[in-house]
Amino acid sequence: MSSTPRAAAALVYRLDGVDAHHAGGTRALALRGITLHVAPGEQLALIGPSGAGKTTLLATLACAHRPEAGTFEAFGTDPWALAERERHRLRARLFLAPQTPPLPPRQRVVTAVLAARLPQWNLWQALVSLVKPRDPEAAYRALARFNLGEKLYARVDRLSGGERQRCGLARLLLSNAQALLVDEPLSALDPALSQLTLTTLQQEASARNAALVCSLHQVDLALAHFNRIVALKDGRLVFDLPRAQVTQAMIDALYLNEQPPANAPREDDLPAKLAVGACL
Ligand SMILES: Nc1ncnc2c1ncn2[C@@H]1O[C@H](COP(=O)(O)OP(=O)(O)OP(=O)(O)O)[C@@H](O)[C@H]1O
Repeated sequence: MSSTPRAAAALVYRLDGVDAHHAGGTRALALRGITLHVAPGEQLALIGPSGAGKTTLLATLACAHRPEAGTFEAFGTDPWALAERERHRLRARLFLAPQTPPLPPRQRVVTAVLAARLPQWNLWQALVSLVKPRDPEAAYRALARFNLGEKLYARVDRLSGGERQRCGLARLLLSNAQALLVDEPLSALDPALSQLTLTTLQQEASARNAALVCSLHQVDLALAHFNRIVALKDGRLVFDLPRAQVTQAMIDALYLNEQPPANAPREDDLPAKLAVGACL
């Protein structure tokens, strides 16, 4: 049940039978036989239980590590056949927004967001921007789209988890990337911000005709926002279908065995000391 084959030259990604390890480098494969074709402007949600391989797939798409087997092409090229310098150039066309963005804690938000422009600047411009941000208005506009404009000059280590996450996504808006790879962008957000965040990401991807691949634990939001749903489990692609063809039975099967067992203690059965998180 793989995606419909599309003309190779037009694809942002072509994966055929890709095996890959997790970036952490264990010997076990985290992805097995993944076939996935993504065209410019396509928006797809990656769903699947914890440990399914969603993060590994996003890292593979970001060319963060080399697949073990299969065919992998980004923008019609095998990145791993390129010289390091060319691969670096190719990576500037991709943007990976990890679940926890690696933002320097003592930096101001404006500087952290503008860092997305580094690939577009020469060394001198980059150094000057560290002292005097080059285009704070652009950083403000990007933050404002995630309802975070007032944090422009806050320090990164004073942001809440959800604010840090949106700060990382504001960087994405300042990149020139044609492939937007977003890992669980809603994990620290309330429902209203979750809607705003998904809508903003999708509007941005549409505006630049970029591919958007977004992993989500919120299946209801994935189905509400995305036309194409790609499901992973145990490192394998379970289905890759238009939303209209995804049934509740498929979702239930995907998350089968992910529910607590029927005989698991109920919360009100637990001793009080466990309920307050005390160590035994
Ligand atoms: N740091 C790590 N080093 C080695 N293996 C890891 C590491 N983190 C996760 N793995 C393993 O790699 C496999 C895929 O994990 P991955 O993080 O890609 O899944 P995921 O679907 O993104 O999970 P989650 O929804 O919990 O974030 C799992 O078997 C997991 O145990």
